[in-house]
Amino acid sequence: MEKFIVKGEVQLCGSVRISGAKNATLPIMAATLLCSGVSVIHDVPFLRDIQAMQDILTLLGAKISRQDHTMLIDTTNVSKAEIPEHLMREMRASVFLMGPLLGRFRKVRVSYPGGCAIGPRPINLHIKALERIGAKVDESFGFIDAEAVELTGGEVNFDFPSVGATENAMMAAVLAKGTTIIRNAAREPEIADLQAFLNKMGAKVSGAGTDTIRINGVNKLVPAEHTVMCDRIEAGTFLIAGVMTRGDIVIENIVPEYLFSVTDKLQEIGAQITTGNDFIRIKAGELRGVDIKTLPYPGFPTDLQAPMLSLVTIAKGTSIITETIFENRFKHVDELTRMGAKIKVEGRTAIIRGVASLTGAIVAAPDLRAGSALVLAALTAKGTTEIEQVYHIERGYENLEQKLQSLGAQIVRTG
Ligand SMILES: CC(=O)N[C@H]1[C@@H](OP(=O)(O)OP(=O)(O)OC[C@H]2O[C@@H](n3ccc(=O)[nH]c3=O)[C@H](O)[C@@H]2O)O[C@H](CO)[C@@H](O)[C@@H]1O
Ligand SMILES: C=C(OP(=O)(O)O)C(=O)O
Repeated sequence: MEKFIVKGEVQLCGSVRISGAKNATLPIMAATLLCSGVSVIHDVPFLRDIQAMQDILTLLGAKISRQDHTMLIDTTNVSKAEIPEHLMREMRASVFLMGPLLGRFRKVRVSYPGGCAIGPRPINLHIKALERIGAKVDESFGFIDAEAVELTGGEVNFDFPSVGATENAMMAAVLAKGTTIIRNAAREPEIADLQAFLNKMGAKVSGAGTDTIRINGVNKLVPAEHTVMCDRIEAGTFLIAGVMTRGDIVIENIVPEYLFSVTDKLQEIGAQITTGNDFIRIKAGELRGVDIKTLPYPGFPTDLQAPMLSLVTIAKGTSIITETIFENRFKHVDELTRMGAKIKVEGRTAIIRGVASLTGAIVAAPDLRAGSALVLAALTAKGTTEIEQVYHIERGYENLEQKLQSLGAQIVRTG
């Protein structure tokens, strides 16, 4: 099995281009199913999750080709609306296919999605949304069947602003008759990117980025061309790496506004930050502990909780990190403890007592972001760290080791 070998005590310097966002590309790929024809998507990252979505669309009958980071998806021959269990299990985003398949074929059969094992990940809000726009949903024997003679606009009020359920509801509603209003919608930038793509297809969606989204159903959609937004989670990971190694790095191809909650905390920790239209430069010296609570956007993102926790293990004083989005997202703690970190977990809160330095060890990436947190810890640790199970990291970081190498990291892949 492949692993990373990382020699620590480096200082990252230089600039790195941020890739297109996994979490924007996946729903946009799903949305191409809403019509027949060839959609063109630019800046699609090379990631395991993207490949998994590509495999599902291909099985449904789509023809997909790639020219570097541009993906062409021809949905002309898509005729199936049923996804086998083994492909559903590959990732969480497989659930996004329910909305568009229901929209186009008025019926869909799936099983429960997989994704990072970060606590229970129910899909009740997705189902509620589909029901509110007229679908009859049946859950039995591990399958979910949704169908509708006609989809009709409706009121969807979420108890929690779920990212995936908001996206699914938008995709199901664009071809429904009448108007759908989604209240307490998630406000993540990826939702605005999906809205932009849907509108290029001829949909009438407004309000994405706020907590109320309005969708006026249309009869027909057409294929579209779109460049996906930058990956704010990859960007945040590099910023944290820059601070953690007391380096001086510039991340390019980024909208600084998407990262306010992160750069704000990094400044509190002791980083100096300069921003331009599409770049952020970060430098750091002495690091101080901070308290962080993960929240839906525009709050601090849960996907950067693990890298940030890694950072505060070497910040002076005590830090408290509270994870409010997922129930079991502290799997990196045991591995960081092997590297000398001092962390106590009480329920959804981690209390971290900063140490002067971490030490290299053999560790394993328990999931995607916990994996990147270990890579960051390894960059600063004394000695060499071996990180096993790197396939988790490949789900969400394009060419991580090459990008880090270009900033001066000593990281190689073996096995
Ligand atoms: C592919 C993708 O875009 N993944 C992102 C998406 O995941 P995902 O869309 O799965 O995340 P959600 O926003 O739906 O989940 C947030 C919370 O809502 C709960 N919930 C969700 C749906 C539901 O039907 N019922 C329910 O109770 C979840 O268990 C969780 O506690 O947003 C998360 C929160 O920013 C990110 O960590 C993931 O990287
Ligand atoms: C949790 C994540 O992804 P997913 O929702 O696809 O499991 C993530 O990107 O950190």
